[in-house]
Amino acid sequence: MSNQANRISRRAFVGGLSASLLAGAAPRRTWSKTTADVIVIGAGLAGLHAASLMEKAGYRVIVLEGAGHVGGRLHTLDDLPGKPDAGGIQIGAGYQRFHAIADQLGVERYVPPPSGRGALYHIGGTSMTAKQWPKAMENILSETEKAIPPDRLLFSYLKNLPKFENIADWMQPEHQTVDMALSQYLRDQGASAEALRLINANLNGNSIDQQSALHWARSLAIFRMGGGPTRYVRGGTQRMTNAMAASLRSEILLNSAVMAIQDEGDGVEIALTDGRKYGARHIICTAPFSALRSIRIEADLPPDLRMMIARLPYTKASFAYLAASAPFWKSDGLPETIWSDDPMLGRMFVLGDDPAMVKIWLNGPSADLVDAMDDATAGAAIIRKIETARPSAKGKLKFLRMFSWQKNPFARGIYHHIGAGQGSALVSATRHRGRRLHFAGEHLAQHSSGMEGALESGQRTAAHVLENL
Ligand SMILES: Cc1cc2nc3c(=O)[nH]c(=O)nc-3n(C[C@H](O)[C@H](O)[C@H](O)COP(=O)(O)OP(=O)(O)OC[C@H]3O[C@@H](n4cnc5c(N)ncnc54)[C@H](O)[C@@H]3O)c2cc1C
Ligand SMILES: NC(=O)Cc1c[nH]c2ccccc12
Repeated sequence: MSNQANRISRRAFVGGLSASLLAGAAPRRTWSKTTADVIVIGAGLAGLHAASLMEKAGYRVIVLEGAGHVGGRLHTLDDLPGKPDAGGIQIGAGYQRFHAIADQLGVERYVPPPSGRGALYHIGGTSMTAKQWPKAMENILSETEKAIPPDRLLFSYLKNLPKFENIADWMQPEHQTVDMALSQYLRDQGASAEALRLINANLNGNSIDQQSALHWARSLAIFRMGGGPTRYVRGGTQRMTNAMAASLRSEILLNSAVMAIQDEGDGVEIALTDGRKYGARHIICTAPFSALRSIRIEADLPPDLRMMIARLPYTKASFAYLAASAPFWKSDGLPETIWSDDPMLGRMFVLGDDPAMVKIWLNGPSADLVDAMDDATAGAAIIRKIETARPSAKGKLKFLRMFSWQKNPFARGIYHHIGAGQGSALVSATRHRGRRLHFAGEHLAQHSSGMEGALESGQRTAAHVLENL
């Protein structure tokens, strides 16, 4: 079959010069089976970075990407007003790799204007400010908790978690003592049933019963060591992966979904869903484990790694994008953001005043709820909820679209978290060094998380492959 339509390469960016000429290699065939030194599965941050490091070392690399575009979980919605990001956006001040690559490729970043502090709370069907919350009828927290705003409850109960000196300390055996269900940890710290309910309502995870307290010890260490303002990429975060892809000499084959990986000892064969087959001496697979679950892997993998591929949890998140005919959040004197225990409201973030846009962010079971509805019905229901929570929104909102990460077969969630009792298995998965088949991606980072974690892991795996080529 012809790869022409699906192929992007440096050719597209240098106007007419073929990739093979630039690479000094023989003209490319239309393969049914080919060999490369390394095949990278996934054209997200981890895969593009690994590919770049290996081609710079002189190896022949092919990148196979299941989607019709590069970027993976960096995904800018170019069709919506203001081009909001549906994926990663906040670039930490300490993201050394991200900033270095962006500098090199001329990808501009900026510090976004500060968003207003606090939130309008909409609890049990009633809206209130942080000031009103302690005495509100709907506040049935325990006496010691009553003064704590709903979105601060979790943090108020994490103060006794171990404070890591280094971010990678989450991997130390002694810290696995907090590798227990977050709900259990919070109960042990004295959280009331109502506090647990509110914490669960907008958890950055799927459920306090399934997420590990160790995950939060790790996250807090990352927050503490943030050191400076976060930045955004000008024009949307996907400009970063577009620039990384454009700078590669290697071919990136889009619409190339991997279905099976077979380790043959002296090389690895890959079968795509459309019947194409590829072979290479080494494979670096950067598909998130949530998506890797649907790929058949015939290889000798250690049990901990197998277990993580099967069970590492990914946070579910669904978004609704809404346009506003006027920035109503400026007219009522209330905090911009809404934080609600209503599963159809979750959190409302203002994306910008001009164009005036808001985003509803629903996690876990709330994401499941809207995913099961048709988009227009969900959109209309969400607008009614916002109008109830905030009368100044009445008649001003227009539903644009939903976006569900777990419906995307190449993502199946937004990012991993440590599941209760999974700490040591994840540690061993991050340390795994394959002979021919290698893994990378944000889920296998040790020192960083998110985008920087993806680059860290891509770099570490590329270095390992280079040692073995
Ligand atoms: C909503 C959201 C908000 C986020 N916010 C932030 C943030 O503010 N800051 C931050 O640092 N991080 C954030 N992140 C996380 C960050 O975006 C990711 O950690 C990072 O982009 C992951 O990169 P990756 O290369 O590991 O994986 P991916 O980007 O997922 O790349 C993997 C690639 O593999 C491809 N693939 C999957 N299966 C197959 C298959 N079978 N065949 C072929 N290809 C396949 C996918 O299509 C994808 O392109 C956020 C993520 C999301 C979704
Ligand atoms: N909580 C988020 O989705 C944003 C975010 C900021 N930094 C991150 C690092 C990793 C994953 C997500 C994030």
